[in-house]
Amino acid sequence: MGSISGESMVWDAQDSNAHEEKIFVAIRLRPLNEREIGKNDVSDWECINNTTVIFKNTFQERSMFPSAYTFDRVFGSDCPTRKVYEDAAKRFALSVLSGMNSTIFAYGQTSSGKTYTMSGITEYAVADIYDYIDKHPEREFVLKFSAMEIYNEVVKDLLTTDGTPLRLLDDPERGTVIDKLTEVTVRDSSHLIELLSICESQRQIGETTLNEMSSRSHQILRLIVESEAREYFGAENSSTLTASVNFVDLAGSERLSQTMSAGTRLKEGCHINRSLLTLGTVIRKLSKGRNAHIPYRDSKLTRILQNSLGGNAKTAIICTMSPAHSHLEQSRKTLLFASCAKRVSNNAQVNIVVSEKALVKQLQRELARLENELKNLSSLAASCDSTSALKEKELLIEKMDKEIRELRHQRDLAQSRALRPGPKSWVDMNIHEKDSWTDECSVSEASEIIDPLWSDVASSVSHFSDRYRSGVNSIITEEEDTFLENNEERFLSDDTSPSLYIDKYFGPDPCQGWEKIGQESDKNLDDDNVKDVQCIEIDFTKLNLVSGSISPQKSDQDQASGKSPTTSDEVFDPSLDLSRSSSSEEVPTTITQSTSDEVAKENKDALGTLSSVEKESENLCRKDSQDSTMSEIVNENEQIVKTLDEDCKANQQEECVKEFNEVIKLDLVKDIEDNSVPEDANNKNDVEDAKTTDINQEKVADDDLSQSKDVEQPTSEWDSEFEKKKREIIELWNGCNIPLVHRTYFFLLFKGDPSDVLYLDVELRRLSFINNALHGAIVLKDDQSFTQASSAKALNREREMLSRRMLKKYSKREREILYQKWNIDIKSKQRRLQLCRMLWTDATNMEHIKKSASIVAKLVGFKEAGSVPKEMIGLSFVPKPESFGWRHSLPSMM
Ligand SMILES: Nc1ncnc2c1ncn2[C@@H]1O[C@H](COP(=O)(O)OP(=O)(O)OP(=O)(O)O)[C@@H](O)[C@H]1O
Repeated sequence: MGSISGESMVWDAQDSNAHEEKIFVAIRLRPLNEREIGKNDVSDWECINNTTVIFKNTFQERSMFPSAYTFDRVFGSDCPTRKVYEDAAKRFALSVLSGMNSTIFAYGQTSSGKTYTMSGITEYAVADIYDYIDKHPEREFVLKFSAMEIYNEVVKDLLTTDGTPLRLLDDPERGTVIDKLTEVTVRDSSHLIELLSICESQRQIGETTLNEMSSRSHQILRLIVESEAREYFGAENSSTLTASVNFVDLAGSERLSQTMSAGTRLKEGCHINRSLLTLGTVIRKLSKGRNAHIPYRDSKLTRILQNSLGGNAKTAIICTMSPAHSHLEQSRKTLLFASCAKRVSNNAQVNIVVSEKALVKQLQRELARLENELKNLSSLAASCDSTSALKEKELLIEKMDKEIRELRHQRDLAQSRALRPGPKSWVDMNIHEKDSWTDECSVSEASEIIDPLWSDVASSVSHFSDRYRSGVNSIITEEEDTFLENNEERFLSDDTSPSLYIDKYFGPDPCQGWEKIGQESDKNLDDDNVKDVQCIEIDFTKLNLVSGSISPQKSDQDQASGKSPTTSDEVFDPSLDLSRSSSSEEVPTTITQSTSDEVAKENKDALGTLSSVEKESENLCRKDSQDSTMSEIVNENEQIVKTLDEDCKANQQEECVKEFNEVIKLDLVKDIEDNSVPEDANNKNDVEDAKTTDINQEKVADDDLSQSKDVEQPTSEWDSEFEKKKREIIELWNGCNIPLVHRTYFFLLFKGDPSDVLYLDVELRRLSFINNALHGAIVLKDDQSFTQASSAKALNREREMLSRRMLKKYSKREREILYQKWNIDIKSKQRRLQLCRMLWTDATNMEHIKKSASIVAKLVGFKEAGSVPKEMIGLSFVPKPESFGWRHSLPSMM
């Protein structure tokens, strides 16, 4: 057992220092605020002693709920924060100094005083921690500080300004860790206070009706304290105590009707309520001693704080409440949450990090001892002629042999750790062999994380085709997780600029990036003789990352380097591309399966675990109708679910989105089922043979399309169907002012392969939708800003950008040939722009389309026809109809 002062460290494999301890729960009432006083609101709650708060109002509801609640500590509205700290938080904060992890939460409805309480507690704790350090010069202390917020389910570093979403990783020894979270080694107390003020300024704050300075995120401040006895500092037998304390200021639960949220606030409120619902469910399950199926992973908050919820951290929860009658419902919810929390036990324990060298030495000694004993026993056994004694000894030898093997294994492991740089291994009093560090989640873990997000993003077709592509057991990577989170942020964006609409329908505009550079570096559009502009190639790796698929470049590199694909690579292996699917019969089965699963999952996830809450509620009521607290807890959850339900209803769009997505999914499945692909169409050669190449005539200008196809002579029913759809799409592209790069990209994808039908249909539906929106068949909420004219403007900009690019991509001679071919006077002004303005304008002329595609492909660097991965379309083609409000019912527009 290791002692804190570090005099000696005796490792005892049998010992466990963990001890069970219930979560400490306190209630803090704040005084009525000016707004409440102004409305003549009355105070419903009173603390009658240090542990009991009573409901003192004589209204009718009194009889329906308990009138008194008891907790570890309650604080009245006149109690200063110092007292709250001393009585409810101090011992938890200071336990970090003795190597125990701890967490102090503030929980409560919006505007009830969580931030007020937590900021005071954090400051007092910092002062006390430094006071302790000053008084213990015999130990060397190192303090590290990190801070994060969870805003709209995105984890952000509060010590940096870049706002990059951080990934959560699973470490077998440390649990959930936040990748790339800044960890600052603290110099002294004033440095720490400075860091706290940075966090305060960085945190997401917004004004709601109930709180002018409402925290819109969950904030977790983490202070890590490492200490070592100076006497043994750096010595072989030294050990370090390491622990962290979390100061958690949760965002407040809110009834969106009360906060009158809309837009950004509404979105934040939904995220806040949803994550608090998960926290409530976790606490409720733990309070019942159910350790299976606890939904930690349903939210980032519970995932990060898992150690504090039934884990190994000492935990205190301070529930703040407004005593006002107008907040009665929320106050009851808070009390019910608190009642549940006080039944939850954690197993706090001291974390001792044994130095690697000390560990190796310790294990070597133990090994030598056992080997010695074994030797003695063997010689004893040889001299003993009694069979039973012999058997006994043999068993003993076998046992010791096993122990030796185990010890050797541990020694090797410790040695290898001692040799390699990186984090020290965490060794608690029991040394277990753990898996090595991994930054990949397991398949099931990853799916667990991602599944709820799928429903949020409502990316029906992309999801659906991705699932199809990667099979039923699809693996979702953390990158995708991050992608979805980012997308989710745009999900309810109020921005209505045309380019954003384009982004929403078609993913990021590939022209972005070089557009700016083009503008800056090439101001003279008329002059073909200006020096070639160094254009920046489109970053397809990036595009593909956004689309969640592997880039062709990357796969090529991997192939070239002989690198075996990682788990995520396997998922997005282009060889799984639909176009290579040999069996078209597989399509309907797989899709039907995944669609129904997803629809079910969407329904389930949309409002949390409503059905399970209902079921549990029923069971609970039947089982113990007397237990008013528990039934209230269930009631609380139902209320929260109801709140969420109402919130979602308030945002009618969500319903429409679901409907829209389901219609698309079902239609697609049906279409594919109906589309019994002709035998001959499966034979690629036939299709290929049907294509003629008149590209030679266009040798100079169209060199990049040498592998392009002439699809003007359909050879089968399938081909004519394919052609029909393609022409429809091309016309709609024109009608909807769709970016040329997008058209070209899409155009190059297709070879008339039967599997193209899925993509064609998806595209067709998207375009019909946009077309309907543009022509008033569907009335969009933001129809004033989303006009055909505004899209045309964006298209013009794109043409300008492309014209600049011609300088780089074509030689002067090639440009002249092109002007001739396109009947443009080679001496005329703005001839490059003239040419670019002609591209993709004649939807009825396939030759024109082909030439246009060829030029655009060359200008933006699409190297090879058909080489662009279809997966890209999967995600980037996701429309975001959730930003619309429809007047017409969705099915009619399909
Ligand atoms: N115990 C208290 N005594 C005096 N004023 C308080 C107390 N608690 C909170 N307040 C005041 O009430 C207001 C709201 O408090 P605070 O911002 O801490 O609430 P919150 O629970 O963190 O809200 P949100 O969840 O919206 O962020 C602040 O102006 C704060 O100063």
